[in-house]
Amino acid sequence: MYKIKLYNNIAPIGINAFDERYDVSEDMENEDAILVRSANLFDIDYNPNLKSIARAGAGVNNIDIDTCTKKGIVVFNTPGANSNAVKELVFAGMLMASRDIYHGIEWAKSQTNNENLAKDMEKQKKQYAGNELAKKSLGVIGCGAIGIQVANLALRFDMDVHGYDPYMSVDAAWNLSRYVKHEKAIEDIYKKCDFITLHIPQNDQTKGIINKEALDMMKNGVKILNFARGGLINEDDMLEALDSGKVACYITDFPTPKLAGHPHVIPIPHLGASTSESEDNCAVMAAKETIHFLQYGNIKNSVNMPEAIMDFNHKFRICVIHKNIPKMLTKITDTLSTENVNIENLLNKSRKDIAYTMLDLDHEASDAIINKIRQIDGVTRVTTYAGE
Ligand SMILES: NC(=O)C1=CN([C@@H]2O[C@H](COP(=O)(O)OP(=O)(O)OC[C@H]3O[C@@H](n4cnc5c(N)ncnc54)[C@H](O)[C@@H]3O)[C@@H](O)[C@H]2O)C=CC1
Ligand SMILES: O=C(O)CCC(=O)C(=O)O
Repeated sequence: MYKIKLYNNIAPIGINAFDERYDVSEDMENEDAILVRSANLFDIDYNPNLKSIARAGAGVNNIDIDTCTKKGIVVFNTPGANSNAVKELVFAGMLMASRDIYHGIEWAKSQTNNENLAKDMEKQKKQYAGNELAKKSLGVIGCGAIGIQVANLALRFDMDVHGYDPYMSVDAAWNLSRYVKHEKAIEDIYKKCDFITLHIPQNDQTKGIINKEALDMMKNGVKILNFARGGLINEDDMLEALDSGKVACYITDFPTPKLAGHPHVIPIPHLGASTSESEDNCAVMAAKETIHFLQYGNIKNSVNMPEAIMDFNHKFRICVIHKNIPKMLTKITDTLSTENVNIENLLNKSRKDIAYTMLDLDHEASDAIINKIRQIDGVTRVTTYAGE
């Protein structure tokens, strides 16, 4: 029986993907795998049996990736599974930033006892007049699953769209409209755009990227949307820019006590991915990644291990996570050859310092030989799988 521990609400359709071979619960101990959304996993005790963590979502800054990699724990996320939900909310945010719908609604809701509402609102509405999105410039920082969708849709709103992403994959580039202007320097986004929207991960390189230096380069009255992560913004610098009017509006899915109450902040309580469609997509993808890994050792959509997928139609499989250094394959296969085991299929993939080797055998290898592989210098983890 595989044991799955849940953190956060994982959509039932994902949990139902686990069949009778799985025990799934929030109180699980000695779990083989974790399914999580935004819960902070930095302080968990890693039980030695833990093999994978699947983030039902995109951002993995709630998971200690370095520790997982050192321990041979495969971390997955669900690329693109919630991008449509975020894109739609970004446009809600952009519309709220350009038309003062937010304060207009607040006023209208306070008028329940006003018999003259029809007349009064015609006087009041000038307070909430705004601008159209058409012809305004939008800078998209990070053209991945979400950024691409935001950029492409903005063109349909007749916006002048600029994209910045020095690490964009070729696959992603195919999906981005050729009418999006390619900016090679982030400073050009800062200088040229009326709206700037962030769609990058939070990591050591991007933490506090929107700071005083960046804000000073921006147009007066710029509107900034942050549906990526709170830590991308230097809070004090943003507060100063909001007070001075440099930033006319900050729309954030990650409000903090310091910024939430500011009159020019539209705070949203991390609702970007909170649609039933996106929760279902993420849960199903996370569950499938976990199942394919626990049952067959296949790795797809990992953020710390190479992609490695091999059909499993032999008697026995050994998967080895090891350092990406010379002679590892020789040492593993030499060890197996001492028992006269035939390797029917082999896949070796690497990602930075880590490598993953899958070996399909014509018969089961003994515990003694598996333990010998475990003892090879540079081997982090060895997992065995019996053919079905
Ligand atoms: N508000 C919410 O509920 C949600 C928030 N997110 C956040 O949005 C982020 C982006 O999500 P996706 O688009 O799905 O991820 P993604 O991985 O598809 O795209 C991220 C893009 O950012 C680019 N990038 C990385 N560092 C960069 C840098 N320094 N400058 C410019 N570009 C850079 C990458 O090359 C990649 O194309 C996630 O990491 C997560 O933090 C994601 C989903 C839901
Ligand atoms: O699970 C959620 O609601 C949060 C989604 C998110 O922030 C992400 O996918 O990065």
